[in-house]
Amino acid sequence: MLHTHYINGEWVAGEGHPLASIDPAKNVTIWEGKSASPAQIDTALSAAREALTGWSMKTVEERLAIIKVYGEKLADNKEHLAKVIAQETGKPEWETATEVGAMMGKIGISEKAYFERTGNVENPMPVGKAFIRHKPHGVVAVFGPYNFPGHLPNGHIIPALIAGNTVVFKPSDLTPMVAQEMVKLWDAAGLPAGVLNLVQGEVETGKALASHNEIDGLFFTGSSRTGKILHEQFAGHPGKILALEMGGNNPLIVKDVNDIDAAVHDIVQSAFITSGQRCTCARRLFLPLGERGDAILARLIDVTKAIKVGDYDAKEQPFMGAMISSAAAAGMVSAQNQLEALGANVLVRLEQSDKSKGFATPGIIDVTDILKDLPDEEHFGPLLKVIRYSDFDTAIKQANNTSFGLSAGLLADNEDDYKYFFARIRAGIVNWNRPITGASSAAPFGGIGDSGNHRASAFYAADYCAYPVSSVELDKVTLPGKLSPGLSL
Ligand SMILES: NC(=O)c1ccc[n+]([C@@H]2O[C@H](COP(=O)([O-])OP(=O)(O)OC[C@H]3O[C@@H](n4cnc5c(N)ncnc54)[C@H](O)[C@@H]3O)[C@@H](O)[C@H]2O)c1
Ligand SMILES: O=CCC[C@H](NC(=O)CCC(=O)O)C(=O)O
Repeated sequence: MLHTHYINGEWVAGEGHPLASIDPAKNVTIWEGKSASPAQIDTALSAAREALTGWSMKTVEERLAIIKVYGEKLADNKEHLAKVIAQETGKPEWETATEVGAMMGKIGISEKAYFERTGNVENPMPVGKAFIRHKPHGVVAVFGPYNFPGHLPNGHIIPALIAGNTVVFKPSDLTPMVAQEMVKLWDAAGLPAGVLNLVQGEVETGKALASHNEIDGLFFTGSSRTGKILHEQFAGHPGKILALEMGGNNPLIVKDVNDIDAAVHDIVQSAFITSGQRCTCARRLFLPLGERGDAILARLIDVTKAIKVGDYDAKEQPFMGAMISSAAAAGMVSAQNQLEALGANVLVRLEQSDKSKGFATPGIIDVTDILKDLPDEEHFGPLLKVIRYSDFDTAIKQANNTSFGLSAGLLADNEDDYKYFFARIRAGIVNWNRPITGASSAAPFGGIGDSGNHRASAFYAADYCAYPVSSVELDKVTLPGKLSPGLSL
């Protein structure tokens, strides 16, 4: 029996239904296990509750000492972990190496964020002193997505543990192996039993955890659809913290640029990195009508057609690997078909040549003529929608015409254009002459509208991992020098 759950410091076999993980580039099963039973979810939460006092009562320096050992284990095992991420997601190894790098970098950044955003403050008062301190929420659940199966859950787990919470982690059911390898490193780092627990499973495991009385909070990265379900589940529980990092329908506007190749580079990095499976990827590209816009589009089409798509472990590394599954690639083909049926014009066709695998070539589709009917959906893959515009105001208005608000960008050589754009665009990440993917962990990361619930992650994750406590304190009970009117003592 495969021991794929980590509960109270022990690796145990699941007691639920069978699960499997498929390498989407090679179409082979690479991991098998069973989901957690409801009783196992209860045990994991009890273990986290039991471990809470010991963990939260440690000093932050003591907690950080153990977390830094985990960082050393990550460094010692970085090649292995990068290979496992590549195998399970299809992402090329050059890219998964950067994911593991981000996981290591998260520790120092989260330490800094903890002290800067939630540290202790002492202020003198006329009598006594005023303090601001922070406490952990308690037992928190972390739900991760498949696209960054190491980096993004790690981005919740590390700040949660620094702040003194204990955690039950439920990874995406598409990436159970990465989660298992990551938790092995925590185990090897000597994290006390129960402080971090891993339960594997699909939607029903997520639902059982999210609705459990024992959780004090939930930190989620995933789709807006799931995030909204979780938000509904949390209705009536104002005392529980819910941090939602969700999807986007992100616009990138090109205005007057001199260097066409540089613009095309930033468009490609924004739209097609990770086979379009980043929450920040550009989904809608706004290009000016006229000769300049035509020239940019022609170059973009040529460069896109030449993008190398291939195996994650190919000696000559591709820019794009497989998508997470053959079903995800097929989903992108059908999204393209639906847009075409509405009247959109395919400029570069996204294709899945082998239906048993997750490879999808990058596609570009002109949706200018169907703008009124264009669905406001996140198509989570390598399909870029092009909209031709006549004036900047209209482009900005259309860019804002979405319920999401994660990332947005402007490519333009004139700074005044950027100032104009920045003042009007609605998104949590707004870039100028840079790709809209590749956000820094040293900055807040989150969106507005359907992209989040105002609990930004990355550097600001510290904020949702602890609550502030204000105190006024005096070292002995003391009669004030001046009593309130009408009072005699
Ligand atoms: N804003 C961000 O930081 C960010 C980062 C990465 C990915 N994303 C978004 O994540 C999505 C891709 O990831 P995904 O497909 O794994 O997301 P998903 O919403 O399908 O799944 C995320 C997690 O929630 C669980 N889950 C699914 N349905 C559930 C339910 N009804 N109740 C409880 N749990 C449930 C899943 O098992 C998984 O662990 C995209 O929309 C992308 O934009 C957002
Ligand atoms: O897919 C969504 C994440 C994309 C990624 N963002 C980050 O890594 C944010 C930084 C952090 O969480 O530490 C990107 O912008 O490419």
